[in-house]
Amino acid sequence: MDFLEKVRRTIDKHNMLKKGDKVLIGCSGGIDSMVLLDCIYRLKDEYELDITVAHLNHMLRQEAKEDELFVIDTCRRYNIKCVTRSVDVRKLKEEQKLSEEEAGRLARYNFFYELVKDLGLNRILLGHNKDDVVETFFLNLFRGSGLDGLASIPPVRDIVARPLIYMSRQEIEKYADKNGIRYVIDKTNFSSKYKRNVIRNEILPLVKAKFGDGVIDTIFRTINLIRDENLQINELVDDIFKRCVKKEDIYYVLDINEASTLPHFLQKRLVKKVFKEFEMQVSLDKVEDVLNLFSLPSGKMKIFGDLIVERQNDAVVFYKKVEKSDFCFEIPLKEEYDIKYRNFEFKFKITQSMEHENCIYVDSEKLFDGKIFFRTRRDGDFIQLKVGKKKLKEWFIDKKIPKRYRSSIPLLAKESEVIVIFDVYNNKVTINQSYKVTPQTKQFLEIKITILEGA
Ligand SMILES: Nc1ncnc2c1ncn2[C@@H]1O[C@H](COP(=O)(O)OP(=O)(O)OP(=O)(O)O)[C@@H](O)[C@H]1O
Repeated sequence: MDFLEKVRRTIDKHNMLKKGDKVLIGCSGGIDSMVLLDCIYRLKDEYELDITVAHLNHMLRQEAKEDELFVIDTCRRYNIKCVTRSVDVRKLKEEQKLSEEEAGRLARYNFFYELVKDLGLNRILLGHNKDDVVETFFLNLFRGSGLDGLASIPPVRDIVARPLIYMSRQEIEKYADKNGIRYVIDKTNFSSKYKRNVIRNEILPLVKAKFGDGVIDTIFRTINLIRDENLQINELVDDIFKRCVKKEDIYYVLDINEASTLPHFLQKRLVKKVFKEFEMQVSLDKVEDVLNLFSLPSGKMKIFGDLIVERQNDAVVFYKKVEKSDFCFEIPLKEEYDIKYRNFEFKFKITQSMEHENCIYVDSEKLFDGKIFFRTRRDGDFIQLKVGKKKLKEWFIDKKIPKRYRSSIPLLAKESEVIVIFDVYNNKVTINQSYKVTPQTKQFLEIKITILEGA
C-alpha cells in the first residue's frame, strides 16, 4: 500500500478529518512535519480542507530563524497560509520551572490553541510517527509511570490528530526522498543531552540489533493494547467519578461509602482524577496518603501549593485555599453602603418604610448604639432566636451546614451578637429575634441582595 493511502486510512480509521475541516498543521520544518504538510496538501481537495500552517520559533538554537524562514518559504510554494511566533522558551522554562522540552511543548500547544480560537479552526495536525510513540513509551517507562504514560502518544486527543502515527521514521524518509520533500535537520536530535535522543540513537538501535527490526512493531502493538485498555479504564473512572464525586462551590466532595467498595486501583484513579480537576498531577505516594484518609476518622493534609485534602464525616473533601475567607467591614449606617462578596452584592440603606418586596428589613433602632459589622464568624458569636439565645456554632450544627462552609457565611453583627445570618449555603436568611420588624418599628435597615451574573 502506498504511503498516502496508508495516511488516508489512518485519517479515516480515527475520524481525524471530515469534509470542510479548517486545519492547523504544526510544522517545525523537520522531516515529519514537512511530509505531513505534503500529504495533507495532496488530500486537501478530497477533504475540502482549509489549511493553516503554524510554526513556533523556540529561540533556542542558532538556526531557529532559518527554520522559521524555511517554513514560511515552503508554505509560500504550496500557497498555504502560515503563521509564526517566537517565544523565549528558555525564559519560560525558568519561570515555570519546567524542563526545556516541557516548556517548548507548553509554548507550542498554547500557540496552537490560541490560533484555533482566533482563526476559527477545528483541527490541529501534528507529525508524530510510530518511532516517536515507541520512544515516548520508553521515556515514560524509565521515568516511572502508570498506564497513562505507557499508553504513550494517542492518534487523537481532543482536537489534536496525528495522521503519521502508524508510519515509521524509515517510511517517512523514503517518502521524503521519493517526492523531493525539503526539510531542515535538527542537530539537537543527535545530542545525548536529551534523554529522548539516548533512547532514539543508542537504546533502540541496540534493541533492534538484538531482537530484530520487527521488535519496534511488536512494542508498538503492545503500546496500542495498553492504550485501548487504559482508555476503557478511564471511561469507567469517568462514570465512577460522576457517581462518587460532587462539586460544591470550590470543593470536590468524594463519597467514601461509594468509593470504598471499589478495587484499590480504581480508587487510585479516582483520586488522581480529582487532582486533575485542579490541574495537578500528583505522585503515587500522595495518592496513597489520600486513600489512607478513607480509613481514618479525621485528618487533613496539604498536598502542595494551597491544595488541601480533608476527611470530613463520610467524605474526603478536596479544596484550594484561595484567599482567607475571613473578612470584616464596618457598615456606616449614615450612608448607603454596597459590598460585593463572592457572587453576591449586598446593599445596605436606612429607610423609613419597607418599600421593596425583595429586600430584607431589620428594625434599625438598636443598631445605632454600637458599631455594626458585615463579617464572617468569630468565637463566641451568638444569635437571639424565638426559642432563646443560641451559640452560632450550635446553629450551624442544627442547620447541617458543613464545617467547610461555616467560615464563609456572611453575617451582620454587633459585637458578638449576630443580627442577620446570610446562609448562602441554603439560600436562606435568619434574623435575630430582637431585631425583627414589628408594627412599632419606625426606621429600618434595608438589605438588598443581588446575585451577580456570571460571577
Ligand atoms: N517549532 C514547532 N512549530 C510548530 N510545530 C511543531 C514545532 N515543533 C514540533 N512541532 C509539531 O509537533 C510534532 C512533534 O514534535 P517533535 O518535537 O516530537 O517532533 P520533531 O522531531 O520536531 O518533528 P519534525 O520531524 O516534524 O521536526 C511535529 O511533527 C510538528 O508537527
